[in-house]
Amino acid sequence: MLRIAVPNKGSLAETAAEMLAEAGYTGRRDSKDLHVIDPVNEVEFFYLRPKDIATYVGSGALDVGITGRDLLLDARMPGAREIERLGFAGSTFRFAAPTGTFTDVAELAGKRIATSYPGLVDAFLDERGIAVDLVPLDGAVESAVRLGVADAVADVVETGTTLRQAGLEVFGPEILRSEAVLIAGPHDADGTERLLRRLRGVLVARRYVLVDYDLPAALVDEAVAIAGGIESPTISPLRDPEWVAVRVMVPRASVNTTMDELYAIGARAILVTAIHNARL
Ligand SMILES: Nc1ncnc2c1ncn2[C@@H]1O[C@H](COP(=O)(O)OP(=O)(O)OP(=O)(O)O)[C@@H](O)[C@H]1O
Ligand SMILES: O=P(O)(O)OC[C@H]1O[C@H](OP(=O)(O)OP(=O)(O)O)[C@H](O)[C@@H]1O
Ligand SMILES: [Mg+2]
Repeated sequence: MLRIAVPNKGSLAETAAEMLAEAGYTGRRDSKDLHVIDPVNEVEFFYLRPKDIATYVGSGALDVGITGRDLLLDARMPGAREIERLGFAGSTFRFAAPTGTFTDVAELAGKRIATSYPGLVDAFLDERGIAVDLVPLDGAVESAVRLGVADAVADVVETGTTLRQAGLEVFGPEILRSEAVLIAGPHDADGTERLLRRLRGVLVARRYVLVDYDLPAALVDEAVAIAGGIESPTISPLRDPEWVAVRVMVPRASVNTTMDELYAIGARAILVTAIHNARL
C-alpha cells in the first residue's frame, strides 16, 4: 500500500481531495477521519496538518504527500522533494510593511519580522547575510505590525487584499512562488508512478479541452501553427475531399482566442468538449 499524506484542513484540503477523487481514489467521508484505506487502489490516506506533511514524508514515515511548496521549504526536511506541480493554491511569498517604510531587504537587519514560515524566511535572509529578529506566529500575520509585535511581515500573498486591508505594501524581491505540489520521501515507493500518472491525467483534464473543427485541407499547416496540440492534431478525411476534420487539445484558458483565430483562417463547425480524464 502506498501511504499518502493529504491536507486535513486549510486552503489546500478541498482541492486536494477533489483531485484524488477525480483520480479514482476513495477518500474520507467525514472531515474528522484521520486515516482511510482504499484497498481497491492499494493506497492509504493519512489526513494531516499541511504544515506537518513534509515532516512525515521527509522522514520516510509516509511515502508521498500533497502540500504547498512554501510549506515544503519551510520544513527544511532534506529527505522530502517536490515531484509534481499540482496547479492550484498558487501564491507568492513576500515581505511587507507599512507603505513607505522599507524599500530593500537589507534594511531589515536588526528588525522584527513576523511570519508563520520561519524556516523559509530564515533560509532566505541567511543566504543574504541579513540577521533579523524573527517573530513566529500561527496566522493572521498581517496584524502583527499594527499590533506592535513586528516591524514587517513575511507571508503568503495571493490577491494582496489582506495586505491592503492591514495597510501594508510588499517590498523587496519575491521570496518564492508557491503552489500545491506532490512531494516524495527519501525512498522511491511502489505505486508512486501510478499515483503520479493518475494525477497528471486529472491535471490534463482540468487544463485542456478538446476542440473539433472542419477545415479546408489546404489550410492544415496554418491551423496547426495556431493550435498544435500536446503531440500532434488528429486529421480525419471528410466526405468532401477538399475538407478535413481536425481534433486537437487546447489549453482551456486560451480556448476562445484559439477559436477566434481558427475561425479567421476558415475553420468552421468548431466544437469544444470537456475532457473528464486522460492518460498521456
Ligand atoms: N490565499 C491563498 N491563496 C493561495 N494559496 C494559499 C492562500 N493561503 C494559503 N495558501 C497556501 O496554503 C498552504 C497553507 O495551508 P494551511 O492550511 O497551512 O494554511 P491556511 O490555508 O492559511 O489555513 P489556516 O486556516 O489553518 O491558516 C500554503 O501552501 C499556502 O501557500
Ligand atoms: O493575498 P490574499 O488574497 O489576501 O491572500 C493571502 C492571505 O490568505 C491566507 O490567509 P488565511 O485566510 O489562510 O489566514 P491565516 O493568515 O490565518 O493563515 C494567507 O496567510 C494570507 O494572509
Ligand atoms: Mg493561512
